Amino acid sequence: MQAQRTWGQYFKGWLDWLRSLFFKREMELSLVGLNKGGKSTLVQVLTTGTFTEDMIPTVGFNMRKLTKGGVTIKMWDLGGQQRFRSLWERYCRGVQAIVFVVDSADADSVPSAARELHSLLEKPSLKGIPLLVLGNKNDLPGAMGVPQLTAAMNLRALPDREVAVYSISCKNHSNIDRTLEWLTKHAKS
Ligand SMILES: Nc1nc2c(ncn2[C@@H]2O[C@H](COP(=O)(O)OP(=O)(O)OP(=O)(O)O)[C@@H](O)[C@H]2O)c(=O)[nH]1
Ligand SMILES: [Mg+2]
Repeated sequence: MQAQRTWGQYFKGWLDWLRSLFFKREMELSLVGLNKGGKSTLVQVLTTGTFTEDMIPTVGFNMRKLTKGGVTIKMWDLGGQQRFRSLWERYCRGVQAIVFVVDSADADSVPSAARELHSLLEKPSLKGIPLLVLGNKNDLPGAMGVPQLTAAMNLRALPDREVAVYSISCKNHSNIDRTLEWLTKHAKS
């Protein structure tokens, strides 16, 4: 059983490598969500593999690129403070995925996160863009799981678009691989 899995992984790695030689793909995504949710931390974990407690709040936006398995991901990391939220729509237009990061351990902030998400996705310019909601900080006590977050953010009421929800921790690197896998699947072919 163990050996089978190892060979399977080996074969998949080889296929990914072959694919990356012949098919260079790219994608653009935007990270949105309330301030302190962990958007910039996620970008840092994805690009450098390191977690830091003392992150500086994003002013406006930052752009970072990441190449993984032949896919180049251009990430727009937007500021979540109130004064920057009016920028979100502009930076979400034309992307292959919108990633909405929520602090799943801060139940008080979830209703306001849900309001911001729904008001953003109502914009006709963002129609149909796939959405990945990440309930971050699942290392903290009392963090909401996927079913709780789905209900609290009314995610079933988002018609005509693909919606995925993962519970993650940037701190413990929990479900970061799964997140990256979801993202690369949404690259332009
Ligand atoms: N416990 C825990 N803390 C986290 C996690 N991810 C991020 N943080 C902390 O949350 C705080 C805010 O993180 P940021 O990445 O700056 O949040 P942001 O969403 O980019 O905030 P803005 O740029 O202001 O919109 C930092 O102190 C991080 O260390 C996590 O998975 N677990
Ligand atoms: Mg930030």
